[in-house]
Amino acid sequence: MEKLLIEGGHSLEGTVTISGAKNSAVALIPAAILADSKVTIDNLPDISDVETLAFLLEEIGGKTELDNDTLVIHPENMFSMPLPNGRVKQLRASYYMMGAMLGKFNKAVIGLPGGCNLGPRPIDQHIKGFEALGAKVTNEQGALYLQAEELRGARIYLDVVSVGATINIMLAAVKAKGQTIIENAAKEPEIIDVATLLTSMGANIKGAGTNVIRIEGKDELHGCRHSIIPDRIEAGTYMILAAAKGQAVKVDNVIPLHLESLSSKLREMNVGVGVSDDAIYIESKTVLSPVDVKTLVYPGFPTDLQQPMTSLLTKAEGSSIVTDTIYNARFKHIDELRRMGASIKVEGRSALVNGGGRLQGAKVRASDLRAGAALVVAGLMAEGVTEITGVNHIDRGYAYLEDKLKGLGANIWRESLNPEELRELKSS
Ligand SMILES: CC(=O)N[C@H]1[C@@H](OP(=O)(O)OP(=O)(O)OC[C@H]2O[C@@H](n3ccc(=O)[nH]c3=O)[C@H](O)[C@@H]2O)O[C@H](CO)[C@@H](O)[C@@H]1O
Ligand SMILES: C=C(OP(=O)(O)O)C(=O)O
Repeated sequence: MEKLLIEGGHSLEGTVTISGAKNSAVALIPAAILADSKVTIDNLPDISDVETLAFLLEEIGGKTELDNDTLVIHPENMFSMPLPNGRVKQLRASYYMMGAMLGKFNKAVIGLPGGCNLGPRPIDQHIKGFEALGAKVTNEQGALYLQAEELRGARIYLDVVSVGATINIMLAAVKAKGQTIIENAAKEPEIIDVATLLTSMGANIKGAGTNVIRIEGKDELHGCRHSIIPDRIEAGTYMILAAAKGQAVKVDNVIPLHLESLSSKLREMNVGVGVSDDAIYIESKTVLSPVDVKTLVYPGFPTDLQQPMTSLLTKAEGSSIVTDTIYNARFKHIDELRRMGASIKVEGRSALVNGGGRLQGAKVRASDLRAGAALVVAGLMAEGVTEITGVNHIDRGYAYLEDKLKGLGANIWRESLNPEELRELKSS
């Protein structure tokens, strides 16, 4: 196991190139199961979630070839093998194996997913969708058993706007008989990306990116080639890092429209934000203004940027309120930020950040992916060295983190944990 070390205080300058979107990649890889011939996915991020999913496809008889940022998937010999536990627990998106395997084989046995621990993350809306399509779903010893004689299109109203349920129902429905309508669907850009891949495979999907998605089932889906959209959360994290410590930073290979909620918040804070077709330019200012932030479904402020944004707000001159309406317990980073000297109080779904103080380097632990990103932001701002454990969480979502940050002038490196640190981590 490793830890990340960051010597704070260095200014960031230059260009950082954003990788393909994690939350697209992790749905596109299972989606390839539905094809009857080779699927090639380009612009894949080099993150552990991608490796885990490629491993799961191999478990069910697929062949995968990963070459730099391109993954070739051969689904011809796949079969419906139970995937009870193990790797499926290492990530959230293993739940997409349910929709994809159900859609292809009419049956699947998959352990309940893992992913960031952000409080309860039920999948009742996924199950509601699978059942509406005709599947029988039972939960036995932590694994879901899904089985259908035949999947039939249905009208499904999501009680909660859910990215995962929207995509999972799309995956199960593209080969079902007849029409499926998903109402109150999520509208995140990654949903459009998945619909684009499925459409290239021959699926008939209308309305992805709006709150009503219509799918006409097709008997066969064929192979295709697809390039993943840029990761708006990785891009947003670098925008926040640049606002914290940047002089002039170009965040390259992005879709600026996907980042409007963050860009406008940063402008409110007095950060300079410029935009071109596929890049965002950040120019930080010495004095940042406090702002209130409320996370919402897309196109609102993304919950996945709430934690790094909270770190940035410790630098603003005054009080900011950060409210997470998607995950009300997504505040595990706050205790760690306090260790670094931040003054933050959590009340219910909100964190009150009293900004303006200086952060100090400390030994801290990333409890989840974006908590890790928040600690990297804080470490770059702090005086002295910050040591971050729980790096496995960060590796789920940030490709070439150290290289990208070093390229901007940060002093960041990795070390193995010593035996005492390993013991401490295991007992905590
Ligand atoms: C792999 C992936 O794409 N992960 C993203 C996805 O997670 P994920 O797909 O898990 O998130 P959802 O959009 O489903 O969750 C949104 C809210 O709905 C609730 N809910 C969800 C499903 C359900 O069946 N029942 C239910 O009550 C959740 O607890 C949460 O409060 O969207 C989240 C919200 O943008 C992001 O933080 C995650 O990065
Ligand atoms: C919560 C996240 O990921 P996951 O849903 O994969 O746990 C995230 O990307 O911030």
